[in-house]
Amino acid sequence: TTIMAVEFDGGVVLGADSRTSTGDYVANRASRKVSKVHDRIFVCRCGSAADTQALTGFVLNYLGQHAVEIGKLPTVNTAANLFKIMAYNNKDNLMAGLIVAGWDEKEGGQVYSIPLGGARIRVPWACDGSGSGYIKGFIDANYRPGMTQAECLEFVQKAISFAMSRDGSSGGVIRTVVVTKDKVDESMIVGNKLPYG
Ligand SMILES: C#CCCCC(=O)N[C@@H](Cc1ccccc1)C(=O)N[C@@H](CC(C)C)B(O)O
Repeated sequence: TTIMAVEFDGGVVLGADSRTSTGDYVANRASRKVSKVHDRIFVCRCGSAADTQALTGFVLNYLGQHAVEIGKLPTVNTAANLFKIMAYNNKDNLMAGLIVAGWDEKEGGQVYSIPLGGARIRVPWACDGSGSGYIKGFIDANYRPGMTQAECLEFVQKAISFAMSRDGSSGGVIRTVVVTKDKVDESMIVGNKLPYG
């Protein structure tokens, strides 16, 4: 897997490849690794498909209840904290790398990284998964603070495309989600049709 998310002024871009593998066999070439946990909050998943699906289900249901109780949109911080609590408290029994990202009235666009051990850290961008190692240099060379929504989308698609070319556990299509106050835009592009390597 290759997953990534970037914050911009007013929202976030989340992205992922679509390969689920079991050794050398591709169990699913069209997986959905960017999952919705609330209207404007999403999570990128890597590691065990089962573990990350279970964690996502818990947070989806908890946030649904929480939203009713508080009568407004939950914050991205709350969603990230819920994932962290479960990932950290069960760290010996899980293999789950998560990137929680979205928009809320309080802080606008936010990205939180929750790597394997269950730590939680707010970052301007994050990447994770087996393919992420191949693109850290590309990201360091190309990331700039203050990029526009369109620049962030192209940046994420290009980075994931390069990882898909090099990492055998990444492939399929590039799925992205752009989240702002006013909209959630999902996209899908075929990974090997880009002119990037
Ligand atoms: C089908 C089936 C059985 C396992 C599927 C399964 O979890 N594959 C894992 C790799 C893995 C992990 C831990 C144990 C075994 C196999 C996988 O493809 N993870 C991708 C992300 C998830 C969310 C789809 B990515 O990190 O590569």
